[in-house]
Amino acid sequence: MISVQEALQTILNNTQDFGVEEIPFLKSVGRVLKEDILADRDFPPFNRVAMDGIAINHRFFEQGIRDFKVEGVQAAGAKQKTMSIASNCIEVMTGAVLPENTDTVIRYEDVAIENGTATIQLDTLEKGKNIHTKGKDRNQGDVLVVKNTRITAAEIGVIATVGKSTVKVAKTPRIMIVSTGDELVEVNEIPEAHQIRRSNAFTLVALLEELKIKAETAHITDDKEQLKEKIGTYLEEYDALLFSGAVSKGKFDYLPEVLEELGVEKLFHRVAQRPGKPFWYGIRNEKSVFAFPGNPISTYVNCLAYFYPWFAKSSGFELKEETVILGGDVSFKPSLAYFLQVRIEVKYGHLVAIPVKGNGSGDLASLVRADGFIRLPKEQTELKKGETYPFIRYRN
Ligand SMILES: Nc1nc2c(c(=O)[nH]1)N[C@H]1C(S)=C(S)[C@@H](COP(=O)(O)OP(=O)(O)OC[C@H]3O[C@@H](n4cnc5c(N)ncnc54)[C@H](O)[C@@H]3O)O[C@H]1N2
Ligand code: MOO
Ligand SMILES: [Mg+2]
Repeated sequence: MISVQEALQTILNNTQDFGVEEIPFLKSVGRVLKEDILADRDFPPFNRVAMDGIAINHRFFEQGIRDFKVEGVQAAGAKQKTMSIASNCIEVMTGAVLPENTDTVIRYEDVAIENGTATIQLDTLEKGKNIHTKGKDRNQGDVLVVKNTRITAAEIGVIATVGKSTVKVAKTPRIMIVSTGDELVEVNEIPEAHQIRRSNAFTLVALLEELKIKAETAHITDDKEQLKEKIGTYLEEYDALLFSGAVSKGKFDYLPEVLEELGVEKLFHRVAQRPGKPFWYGIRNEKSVFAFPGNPISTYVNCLAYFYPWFAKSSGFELKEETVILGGDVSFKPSLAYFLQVRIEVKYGHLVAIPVKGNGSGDLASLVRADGFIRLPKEQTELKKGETYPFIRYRN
């Protein structure tokens, strides 16, 4: 049986490039930037007044002068003024251009203004104080955001300020999510005693939504002909397919044979892990087919542990791997890697993973009590409180 690392490597060797599209910048949150964002001008673009107050010529202060006649007002949004008499001052507002002929700003708090004269109430004053000088942050042409960054609110501000109303981003793949099984009914249906609702399909839709992928979903019953016919069409119409169920050893677990009959090359079936051992993965015409085991937590963790990295590499961004401190001893005997559900607590500034007790991979409701999974290595059976392990987060 293939290891978690080998399975992941196989999947990462089969990433796809979905191309680039140009979209309105405000629609780009969560998407992967496919161009460098350059400064269209210096940051700030002019000597920017950083405090409300007065602007003077520092040399007069140096000469011991404290009273300055107010010559005018420089507001933010007004063209740069020139102070005509060098020993005067101009009232200046935060965000305004520093008036020509001035070099230092004094806050209103340090000035008394009476009868048109400002008296500076400071003993010392640094030249250039309270001025955010032109180009101090970045210069025109500097790269502000590098290609392949996943866009957050921080990037949106930068994109907006350089005047890019549209941006190039990685296209998202067309994905079909298929649930399988005769026991499954729709969300708006009342299941009979032997039935359940097809929740995994929607968990997957939501997990992909987090990646800004708008996936479609369908359901196929445990009927080999139906499976073959519908999946045959999906293989033509979509970039990748995600399945939940029908990959284990049951009489109606037709998926592996159906996929192979349709010409999907099996790259592995079964991974040395729990949950999610019967995971099947294959490709046809470079298109990936992820067939996740049907137990809800198996589907869930496999999507996070394999589909997410596949999508990240396909789109060109890196998923950051976190590590957390195990908050309690764990014993796990089988020779399998173990994705342990944990809740995160912050203790003394460290992320501590508290194991969440559940009833195995069928215990769908236990997912809401956890924040993610820690990946425990196959070789170890006794895991000790205080050790650190990689963490796959699904809740912030
Ligand atoms: N003899 C063996 N039996 C099983 C093994 C094994 O190694 N030998 N592996 C077990 C493990 S581990 C898992 S995981 C499951 C995987 O089963 P399948 O992928 O074949 O999935 P199904 O049989 O279709 O369903 C399993 C379980 O999951 C529920 N399910 C399926 N789809 C959905 C959905 N969309 N929403 C909610 N729940 C779903 C289904 O009702 C079943 O309860 O096999 C074990 N058996
Ligand atoms: O390993 Mo299965 O994926 O536990 O239910
Ligand atoms: Mg089965």
